[in-house]
This record gives sequence, structure tokens and C-alpha cells, in this order.
Amino acid sequence: MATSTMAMFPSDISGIILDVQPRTAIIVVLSLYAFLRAFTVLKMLRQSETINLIPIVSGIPGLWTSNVDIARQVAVGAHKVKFFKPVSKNDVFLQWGMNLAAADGQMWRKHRRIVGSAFSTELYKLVWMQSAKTYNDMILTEGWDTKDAVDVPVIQDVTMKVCSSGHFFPRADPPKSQDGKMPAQQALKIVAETHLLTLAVPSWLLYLPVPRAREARRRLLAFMNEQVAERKADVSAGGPSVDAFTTLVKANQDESTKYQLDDEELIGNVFLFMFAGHGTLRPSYIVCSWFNLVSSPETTAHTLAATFGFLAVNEEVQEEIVQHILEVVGTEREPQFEDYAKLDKVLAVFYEAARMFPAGHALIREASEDTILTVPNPVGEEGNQTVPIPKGTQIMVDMIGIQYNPRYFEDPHIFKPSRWYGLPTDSELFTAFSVGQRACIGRRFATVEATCFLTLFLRDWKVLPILREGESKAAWKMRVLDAHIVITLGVRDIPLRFERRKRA
Ligand code: HEM
Repeated sequence: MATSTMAMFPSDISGIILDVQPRTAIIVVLSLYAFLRAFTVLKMLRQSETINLIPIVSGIPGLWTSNVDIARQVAVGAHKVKFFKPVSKNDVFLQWGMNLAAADGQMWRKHRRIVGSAFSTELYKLVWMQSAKTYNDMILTEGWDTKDAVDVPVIQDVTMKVCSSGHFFPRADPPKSQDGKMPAQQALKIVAETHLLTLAVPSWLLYLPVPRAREARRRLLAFMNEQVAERKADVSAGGPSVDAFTTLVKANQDESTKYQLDDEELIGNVFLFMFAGHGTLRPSYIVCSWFNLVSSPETTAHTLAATFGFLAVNEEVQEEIVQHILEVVGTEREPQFEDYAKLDKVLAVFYEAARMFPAGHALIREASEDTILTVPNPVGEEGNQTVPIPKGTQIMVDMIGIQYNPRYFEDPHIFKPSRWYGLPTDSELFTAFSVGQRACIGRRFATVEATCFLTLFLRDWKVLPILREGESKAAWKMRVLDAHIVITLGVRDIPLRFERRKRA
């Protein structure tokens, strides 16, 4: 839109419309159409689990579903089934190199095998220790150790600090500049914001010679390479894999195996884990989630925030969880990683919050050839139907729909952690991390982190809502515990009060 035209027709809408570029107009109309289509389909999904979208004149055929059996048939990966993750949903991240979240087929198997080896018991022990340390440090640095009550206007500010990729790549966390160049942290922010732009504009825009953006990309790449070089030196010196990053670097160095990451793939995965979900960067989270990567530690932070919110208005549940913590850990000792599997009720509250606000809210897949899907009949009717799926059909698995589907959950709108009590920690009955081989690789990472933090926190503090004058808890719940959707799914800012628990 030319500024001169706007100056000539400051309040004349037709003048502005006349000057809209044809491409922009098409994008606006298509976006409106896409929005209305999505809205209508989502409305229909509330009545019917699976909807087949058949284009009349042109367009891509689609199938939207909130059925777990269909999710299982499509989500697992192109090496097993005739559905793949469309590259168009990942191309922003592919700029840094192929990575686990974007790959499919045999390529995905390689990345999953290599990255998967970093998600070991050693890593989870480290995550547990770091979470405990974060809690203890926070109490001291915030001066909570001398207070009996603390008001936190936005609990997300706390949970964002707790859940960060620092556990995954410990040494890379404070990317400060020592040489007067743009700090890597700032470079990351600019890169993330530029990525965000590509939601609205074509991706070639990223390559335009905008000096700051170019400098940021260069700086970020240099920073990642520095980190890689540091670890390569460690690996050459025969040092142990002290963190997951070093495990990835080892996979790049090891020439004796067919499961080797090349330099680009190494950087692609480093970007995915170190940066895509960095706790301080909301834009990158939005991009990450929009492109269905769902790799963000921020997903854990959002779920943890929702967990606190639900506990604040469900006092009985909170007391039951505290009793459970006292039975398992007592009051005198620090909880240990070995307690994780025993703290099933703590995990259950986190699961229930993740069910009600599933951070990974959609899985998108595409049929690579003509195929069929087995679609279960509606509840109350036995059997299945076979639905032909033409090549190119896009399948949208509505994860929110699954988590509220009465086929799977009694009273789906009620916060009821007891549905998960006693569930083994990796049970597939819990579906918010997706299902099958391609389910979230960070599931245990997230649940270990959350269980440790909640255990320490709830043992010391009672969680209460900060109510407005005259507001009831029910009204607070309606106002605050509401999905906050911009592009991704989150919870509104949650104001909470913490009161120190009196110990007998
Ligand atoms: C409450 C927290 C989380 C939720 C609800 C969640 C959910 C999901 C879901 C639904 C998927 C499947 C996406 C798809 O197939 O299209 C996924 C994949 C993934 N998640 Fe998570 N996630 C969480 C935390 C994490 C964390 C903490 C990490 C990293 C440490 C992580 C890393 C990944 C990666 C790399 C994938 C892609 C895996 C693959 O394609 O093989 N996630 N996540």
C-alpha cells in the first residue's frame, strides 16, 4: 500500500482498497476464507468426530478428526504409513538444516535414533537436579525465604524461568557477547521475529538484504557454530557426553556408523532444541507451534502455569496432592529422581492441565498416495467405516477435540486429575503428547521437570487465586482459566498468591 495514496485519501476506504496489491488482496481473501472454513469445521467437529472436506471447484481435500484411532493411523511417520508431515509446514525451520521435527520417512528414523539417544536416564536425572536447583535458587534470589506470603501477578513469569532448554544444552544458556558484536540472545530474538513475519509474507522475504536481520542470522549461526566447536574439542579430547548437545556433536563426529548427522543436520537440531523453544522468546514459540513442531520447553511452562491455576481453585485436589507428596517424600529430605515414578498424583495434576490445555493442539499430515482410513462409527454404534483418501488429502488431527471427546473422557470439561492416578509414567492412554512412534520426544523431559518443581513448590506453599474485589473463585476461574489463542494455544496470564505452609 503506497503512503502517497493514503495521504491523498486519508479517510477514503475505497482509495485504500484501490491501491491494495492484487497479491495482498488475494492473501486477505484467502485468509478470511481459511478462517471461516476452519471455524465452521471446528464447530462441526463438536458434533461429529471426523469430517471429510471435499473441494467442489478447487482446493485441497481434507479430513479433520478428533479420533485417536485415526491419529494413530496417520501420525506415526512416512516410513510406516502413507501419510507424511508436509514440508510446507516446516520450511521456516528447515532453513537451518534438516531436524527431527521436520524430517519424515527414513530421514526421520535417523534423526529420531540419534536425538533419542540423548533423551536418556542421565538427562532426566540432570533435568530433575536442575529443576530442584532452579526452585531453591528462585526462593533465595526472590527473597521468598523470608516471606509468609507472596503475590505473583503472572505465574507464567515464574514457569518460563523454570522450564528452559538450559537443561538440554546447559552450557549454551547465557549467550552474551564478549566482543561488542550483537549478543546471540538479541540475534535470536530478531531471527525469531523475522520468522514470525513469514506467517504473513512469502518466505523469500527472509533473504532480503535487511541489514539487522541479516546480521542477526549471521550472528546466530556463528554462535551455534562456536558452541558446536567447543563441544567438538571436548569430544576429540575424549570427554564424556555431559549433556544432550554433546551427544548430538558425537553423532556428527562418529564416522563409523550410518547414523551420522552432517554439519547442517547438526545445526538444524541445535536450533530446534536450543532456540526454537527458548523460554524468553514468545515469537519463536508461536512460530514453533504454528509449524506444528511443538518442541518448545515453553509448552511445559504453559502447562505448568495452567496446573497452578487449576490447583488454586480446586483446594481439595491441592490438599490431596500435598498429602501424597508428604507420604512419598516427607518434610525433611529433598525429593530425588528415584521418587518420580512414585509421585503419580503430582504427575496426574500436570497431565490433567495438559489435557485441558493441550499445547500441541494440532497434528497435520498429508496422504502420499491414494489410500484408505478406518474410521470408527459414532459412539454407541459398533464397527468402523473405510474411507477412501485421495493422494494429497490433508489430515488435521484436532488435539483439543481429542482431549474433550466424551468417547474418551467422562465429564471432559471438569478438572479431575484422579483419572490419571496410578497410570504408568509413559502410558499411551495419555494422548496430549501424541501417540505412536512419532509422539513427543520431550514427554519425559517435560513431566520430570514439572513433577520435581510441583513437588517442591506445593510442599512449601499453598496456592490461591488473587481475586478482584467482590470476585468469587468461580468468576476468577471463568475469567482467568480460559484458552488464550492468538496463533497458538495458551492460558491467560494467571495471578496467584502463595502462602507458606505451616509445618507441624
Ligand atoms: C507439555 C509439554 C509438551 C507437549 C504437550 C508436547 C506435545 C507434542 C506433540 C503433540 C508432538 C507431536 C507433533 C507432531 O507429530 O506433529 C510433539 C513433538 C515433539 N516434541 Fe513435544 N511437547 C511438549 C514438550 C516438549 C519438550 C519439553 C521438548 C524438548 C525437550 C519437546 C520436543 C518435541 C520434538 C522434538 C517433537 C518432534 C518429535 C518427532 O517428530 O519425532 N516437546 N510434542
